[in-house]
Amino acid sequence: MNAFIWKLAIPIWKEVLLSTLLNVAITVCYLAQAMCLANLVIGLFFDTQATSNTSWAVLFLGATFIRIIVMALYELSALRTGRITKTRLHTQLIPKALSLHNHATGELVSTIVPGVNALESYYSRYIPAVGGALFGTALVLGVIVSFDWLSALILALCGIAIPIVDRVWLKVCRPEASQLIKAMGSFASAMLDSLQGITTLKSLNASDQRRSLLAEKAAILRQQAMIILYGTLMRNFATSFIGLGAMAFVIILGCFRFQNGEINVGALISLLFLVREVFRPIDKLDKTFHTAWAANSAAKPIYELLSQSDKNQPDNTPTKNSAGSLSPLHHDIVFSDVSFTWDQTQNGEPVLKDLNLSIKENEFVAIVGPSGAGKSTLSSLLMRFNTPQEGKITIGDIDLQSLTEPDTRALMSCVFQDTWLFHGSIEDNLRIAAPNVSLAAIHHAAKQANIHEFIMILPDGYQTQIGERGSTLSGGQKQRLAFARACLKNAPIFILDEATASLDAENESVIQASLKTFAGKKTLIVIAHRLSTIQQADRILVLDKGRLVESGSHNTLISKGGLYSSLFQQQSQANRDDAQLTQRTSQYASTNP
Ligand SMILES: Nc1ncnc2c1ncn2[C@@H]1O[C@H](COP(=O)(O)OP(=O)(O)OP(=O)(O)O)[C@@H](O)[C@H]1O
Repeated sequence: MNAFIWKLAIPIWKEVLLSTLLNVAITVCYLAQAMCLANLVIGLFFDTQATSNTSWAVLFLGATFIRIIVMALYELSALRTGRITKTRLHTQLIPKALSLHNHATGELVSTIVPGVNALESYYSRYIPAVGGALFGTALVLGVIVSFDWLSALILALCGIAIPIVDRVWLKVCRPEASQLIKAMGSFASAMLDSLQGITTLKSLNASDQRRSLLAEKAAILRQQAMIILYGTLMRNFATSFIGLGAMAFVIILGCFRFQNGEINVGALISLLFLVREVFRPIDKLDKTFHTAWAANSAAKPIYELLSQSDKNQPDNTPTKNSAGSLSPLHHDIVFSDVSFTWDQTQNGEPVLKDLNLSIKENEFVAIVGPSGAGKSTLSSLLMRFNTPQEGKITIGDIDLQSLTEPDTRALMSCVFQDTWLFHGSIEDNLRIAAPNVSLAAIHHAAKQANIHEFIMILPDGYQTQIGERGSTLSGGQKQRLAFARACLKNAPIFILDEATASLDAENESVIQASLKTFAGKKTLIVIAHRLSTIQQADRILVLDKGRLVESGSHNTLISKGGLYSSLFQQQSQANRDDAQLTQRTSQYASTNP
């Protein structure tokens, strides 16, 4: 058992202990039944006192009745232990998983779902079975010792041999089981990735290529599964051989010893009835054994998942005021000497380097720069999806590390280029941002995003189901819904990261007009490639290779003739080329009808 399994068991020790005691009690009932039957048979054949036989028969029935009740109580207790375990683990794991941004979804799902199930069975079934096997078997052996020490000794040795076989099996198979879980995760992740990207695969004619990759991963999974299956079969064979062999041997030996007068008929009959009870708890342990290795194998990735998110995420303990929640008095944003490196990328090169910048409350700031300059990384640090390794970010003079993640995000409304819409109605998707707002507020936000009229002509209006990931909507419609959702959140800081990239000119100008209504009321941070869209910003911050290289209004930066100016010239030239091309195409179309 590894340390992580113990650590997780601490809060549920009472439930596990109760299940274990009830499991031992079941063995005690079986033992009582066997002893009553043995005495009844001895009485029937060798004792003439009918009253004593009736007493054994009544005791047998009583033990049976109690066993039925204890078994039901054990089931209830095991189910309760399992439910509590599952709830606790899900409560810890799901928020952690939701806070991760660099993990393959399939891998997360395949770590959490079977991992939690394995741990649930471990605490609710395996540990009680271990207790039952240790104490229950010892009890039965203790009774057998009282009339036949030799049989008890042989049975004890064989009983000990079974867990030894299990240990050996675990030692051999545990690394293989970890490989199996890894192979499952890798296959599930590739499968989910392929299903989610099926349109892209088809459009690139890359389905065959992907199929080969999936087949390769499935083959590795099959190979790992077969290794485990083979190992498990060998183990089952060895344990059955020891258990059944020991019972047969002790009974045959007992018969011969009775024949030779070494034991009496009472001992032989008792042995016949009790020998099975030695192995019953061990059999039960055997049946739950697979959960032991599954839990042992699952504990490591779950532990890594928990500790990885702890490592990447900031300490969530805020310094709270007397009201219990920390809230900045103003919303000036300051980056001081911020450096950030993404794991395993850029060969350890920081994406942001000693970045210093400040954004005043209610200022409209645009962040521009060449691709890969670190613009989106900057917004991800502000949103606390990631934490800078050096330097600090403050809002209203409060270090973001002192705020809880929900408190930080309550300050911001964000629209990203990639919009995620959930399966459900349009209204459901909008209400995610603000569950309790009125319908009028929802309509107002949709109007700000220029999507209200489109929604109203749909047959079910705001109740229209939009399919998985908004599959029934166009890219621009999804983007406008995302904008409406962000408006609805009504946070003091509004971040748009390439949010208007998939909008046509008309929709973009409506969104620009909406943004203008925020002027002086909200802090606006707009990350954009299309420089024509951010010219009205109060200030443009130009990033290059993770550093702030220029800052100023559009006109100031153009007259400066630096990086912004050359980016702007390049885009203006590209726009002119596009316009000429469009003009020539329409001329050609009109002369060649
Ligand atoms: N989640 C991530 N994991 C690892 N590396 C990342 C991640 N996101 C970005 N990077 C890397 O960080 C660098 C900066 O990326 P970022 O997205 O911040 O740039 P950007 O200026 O927004 O670029 P673009 O204008 O093309 O969107 C890039 O080299 C990119 O490869």
